[in-house]
Amino acid sequence: MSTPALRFRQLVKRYAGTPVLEGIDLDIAAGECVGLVGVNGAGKTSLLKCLFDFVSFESGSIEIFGHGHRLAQARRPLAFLPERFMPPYYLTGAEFLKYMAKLHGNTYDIHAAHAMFDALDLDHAALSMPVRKHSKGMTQKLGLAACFLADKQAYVLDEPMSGLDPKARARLKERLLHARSQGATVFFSSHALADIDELCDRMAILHGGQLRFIGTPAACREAYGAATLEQAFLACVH
Ligand SMILES: Nc1ncnc2c1ncn2[C@@H]1O[C@H](COP(=O)(O)OP(=O)(O)OP(=O)(O)O)[C@@H](O)[C@H]1O
Repeated sequence: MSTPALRFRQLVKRYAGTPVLEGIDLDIAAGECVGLVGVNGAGKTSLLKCLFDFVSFESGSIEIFGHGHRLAQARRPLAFLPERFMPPYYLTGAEFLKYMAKLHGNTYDIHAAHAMFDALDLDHAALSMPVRKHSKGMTQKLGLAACFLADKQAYVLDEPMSGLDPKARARLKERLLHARSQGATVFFSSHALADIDELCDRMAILHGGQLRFIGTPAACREAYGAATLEQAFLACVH
């Protein structure tokens, strides 16, 4: 079997003794699109924070394309959009993209930025506008644009649809499908089960500190004898 893009093994995370993740095992294959779902406070963001070494964990391991997650080099193939994406307010959109390009070791290309803004339905004016003047949705699109412009092997996105209007959601879905068609791995958290159903090869339901279900959306409906994914989810976290 080929090396998974992401591998979580027996991950245990506590905050001040309170368990949040209690033995998470999850493999995400290269090129796979996996959705992470769970009720508010289930631990989705915590799992992603562990992946990026933003927080420590008590036990278990995480590998990124076969390398320990603590190595900065291991995280190089990943692009990440945090849940509460807040770029420095004093930068313009273009300055932020230049900064991100530099961090990723890439060159800022205004034509690529324009094309990406078009793909995500973001007005080019956002490039010259300070981030503090962006609407919530504009800021989210800027963060997504920075991720996709980084052109990575894997995209890890924490609630990427947050704040997006229906047109932008549709554009983002197209973009994610495009990334997948190029062989990229996508791992994202979402509360929008319709998006999970539409986009994901597999979904993982996190509840009570554990992954209660891992499989295709169709298998999830079948496992819980549910007509819809929403009903299946509710039965799973009951
Ligand atoms: N820094 C922290 N210190 C203490 N507790 C924390 C911290 N961060 C998160 N928690 C707690 O860990 C639990 C999981 O939070 P987390 O943000 O990972 O959940 P989530 O599934 O992403 O939630 P949501 O869907 O609301 O975004 C919650 O009970 C939260 O209060």
